[in-house]
Amino acid sequence: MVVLAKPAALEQISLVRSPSVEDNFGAGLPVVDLAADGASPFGYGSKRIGRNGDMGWLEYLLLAIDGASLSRSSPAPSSSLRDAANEYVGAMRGMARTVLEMVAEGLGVAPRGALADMVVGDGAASDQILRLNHYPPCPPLLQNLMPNCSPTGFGEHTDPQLISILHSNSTSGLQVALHHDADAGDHQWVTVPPDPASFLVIVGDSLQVMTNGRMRSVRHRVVANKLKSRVSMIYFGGPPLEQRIAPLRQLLVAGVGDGEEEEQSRYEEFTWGEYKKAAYLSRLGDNRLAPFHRQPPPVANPLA
Ligand SMILES: O=C(O)CCC(=O)C(=O)O
Ligand SMILES: [Fe+2]
Repeated sequence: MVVLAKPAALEQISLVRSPSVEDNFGAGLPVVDLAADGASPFGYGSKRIGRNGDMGWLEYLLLAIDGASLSRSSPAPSSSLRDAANEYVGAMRGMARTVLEMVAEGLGVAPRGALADMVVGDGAASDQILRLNHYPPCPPLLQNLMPNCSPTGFGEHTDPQLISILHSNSTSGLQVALHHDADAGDHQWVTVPPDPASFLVIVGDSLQVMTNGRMRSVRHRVVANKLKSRVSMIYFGGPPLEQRIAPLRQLLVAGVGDGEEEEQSRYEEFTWGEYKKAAYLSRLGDNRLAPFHRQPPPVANPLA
């Protein structure tokens, strides 16, 4: 996870300047019917996260992006929010390109656009989402009185895409797990200081695989604030559904001399579409990459 200072140009963007999107929640939007099989996940949702019983103390708008702007079929509460979201999406696409190009460059992968083009390439039918979350305060006194008012704003999880870019108001709540060992379950949670002057870049599961584990997707969660509302906006950058998710070839062969073995992939191959489908069927906190981890090769028996 990396924190980026807000580039001056972004200060003019209306959603960034006044993230008081609370007013827009709920009004006039179709409510996501998570119970219906095959129903669109886009629209307004409250408390239920995903289809498999996860609950959080929040309401949200999940908006589909098609190319460089909100998908025409994606509901938006008002035309002004649609315009503001489109402006925001344009800025996030630019930031996603910059960050993914820097990642490729830092790893010695050419061309620089190898990762960025999957998400924001011209004409790429990539899978992008904009999510606006609103966490009302949850005072301890109410915790047992109001249904679902609980310290869990958004349960722990990793983001499945390549990259997520998060912006929030000045209310704390986001925490990340340090030294995460999914199997041991021994997380040490650290609060991310809220800073409306920054963007937070979160590495997703797909980027972990594409870098063969050099970058790790970070487990994170939101704890509801006792006194203040938290508003966050997250741009999720995923590749086209048919994109093969596997370590970049150049990383596996980098530095391998004649006769030397190249680095092995740590993961079974899958497409983004397959991973997304598996993610929809899982619980929020599941280690979704676990089924795709390759077993380490058996150690040769010296006595054989
Ligand atoms: O609202 C936040 O601060 C984080 C939410 C989150 O992790 C997500 O929507 O994937
Ligand atoms: Fe997340």
